[in-house]
Order: sequence, then structure tokens, then C-alpha cells
Amino acid sequence: MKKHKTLALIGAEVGEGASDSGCKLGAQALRDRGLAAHLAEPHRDARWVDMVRARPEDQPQARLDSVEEFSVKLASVVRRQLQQGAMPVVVGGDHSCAAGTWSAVADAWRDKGDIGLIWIDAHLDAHTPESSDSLAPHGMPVAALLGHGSPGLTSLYGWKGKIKPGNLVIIGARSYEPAERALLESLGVRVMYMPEVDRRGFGACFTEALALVRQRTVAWGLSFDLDALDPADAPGTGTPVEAGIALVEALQALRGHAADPACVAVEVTEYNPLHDVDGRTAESAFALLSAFARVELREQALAA
Ligand SMILES: NC(=[NH2+])NCCC[C@H](N)C(=O)O
Ligand SMILES: [Mn+2]
Repeated sequence: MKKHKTLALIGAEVGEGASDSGCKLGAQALRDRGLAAHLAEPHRDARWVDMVRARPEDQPQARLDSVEEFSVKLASVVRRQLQQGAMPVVVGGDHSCAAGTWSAVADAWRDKGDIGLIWIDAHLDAHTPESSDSLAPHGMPVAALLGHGSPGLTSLYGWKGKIKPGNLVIIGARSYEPAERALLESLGVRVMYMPEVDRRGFGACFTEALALVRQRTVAWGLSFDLDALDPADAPGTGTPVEAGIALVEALQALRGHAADPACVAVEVTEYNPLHDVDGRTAESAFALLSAFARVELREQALAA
């Protein structure tokens, strides 16, 4: 059996995007807990390649500046790993890191075609600085990737619209402001809000999302905000929201999909060790990543 793409773990040490910046400690905490060893297997290497840190700032505008500066650094690390044929696994850090991660992926594939993105989250993260009351950059990466918001986040690599609205699917949303929903509706982004997930089951939603993001694209990836999970499975996040996705359902649906040759990167965000309870959220993050990336699970899933 062939060797699968190396998982290149990249720490996104950023908390300046969130009102509660404790998730800045998330990547190091997961690293110390042994995430790389947990993900390595006979047919797949996994190793930490870098820890990218944002400059500490307190005031809203300075925090946005810091996040923008951070995004450039993170993007260059992600892009280098893609060039080397590895699969970047970005470990947050607040969700503003997604602007850097997916800008790098989009730019790397720009000559060949568009990229698709599955975004699993309790929130829509579709604010612009004009629409956001909190001004927190982790509420903005979806809008930025679609080409709306502050130029420092929308225009990495000198172009914007990194993700086309039809190539993005959001699953699990249950806490958002009207302006975010209005922007996504005006663009035609498919959002599977939590009531739909409850009605159809996460598995059916994920399967549909996968088909959508693969349809008109040359590559796709997954951005998983841990606050999408039910707080019972992931208490350690800065902005938990009740009645989320059950971990067991997510594990079942995600299993093996990183072995799809078109799957090129994955990101897990918003782990805040300061709010964790008995390491429960860290274990959820481990389980999600290993279910998604585990090669044997892919083989089992195909055989089933
Ligand atoms: N990635 C996240 N946890 N985002 C939370 C955003 C919360 C809220 N909508 C805001 O913009 O402030
Ligand atoms: Mn988010």
C-alpha cells in the first residue's frame, strides 16, 4: 500500500481574533498532549512543521492589524507545505486563522481551478468590520474568503474571492447576526443550519456538502470550529453555543475523507484549554482529526 501525504501540523497561535484570547494556547496544548503521535500511522507520517504566533494586541483595530499580519505569515507556511506535497493540518487558535489557511490553498491551486470548502461551525463568521458589533476578527473569515471585508484579510496574494459562494457549505450554524445571514443569502451560499442537521442527521448533511464542494472544484478542504460540537463534547471553546453536533455523529461522517486525493488541507480551531473540562475538548479534537485523516478508516469506509 502506498504512503499517503504527510500531515504537516501547523500551530496557529492566534487569539487576537477572539474576545476571549485563551485559544492562543490551544495549538501548543494539543501539541504537548501528543497530537502528532496520535495521527501518525504506518501509511501516513504526521509531524509538527511550525508554530506561527500573532503579535499580542488589546485594542480592536490593533487586533485586526495583528490578525492580518499573522494571516500573511500563516499563509506562507501553509503554501510551502502544499508545494512540498504535504497536507497542512492547521491547529488553532481562533478561527480568524482560516483567512490565511484557505487563501494559501486557493492561491496554490489558482492556475488549475477553484477550491471547495466545508465549514463546520456554530457561527457563520461572515461579518465585515462594518457589520460586526464585537469587531472580533474570528467572526469575519468566511466573508473575507468570499471577498468581503478588510483588504488585509480579503486580498492576500493580491486577489480576492478565494472561495466562490457555490463552492462553500456551512454546517451546524445556530448563533449569528442578521447581517451575516443576509450577506450569505445574497451570495447564495448553502448553509445547513442546526435545525436541518437535527432533522436530517449530520451524516446526510456532510455527504451532501461533500458532493457540493467537489462538484466544480479541483481541490477541497475542511475547516472545523470545535464550537460546532455540542458543549457536552467540547466545553473548551471561547464562544460555546448549546445544542450542537454530537461528536459521535461527526466522527462517523468524517471518517477517512482526508484520503480523497482531492482533499488538500484541514483545520481545527477555537480550542481554548483554559475552559476545557478534564481534557474533553482536546480529546474531541484528537478524535475528529484522526477520524478524518486515518487511512485505514478510509479503506474500511470504502469496503462498507
Ligand atoms: N469563530 C468564532 N467562534 N466566531 C464567533 C463569532 C461570534 C459573533 N458572531 C461575533 O462576530 O462576534
Ligand atoms: Mn468559527
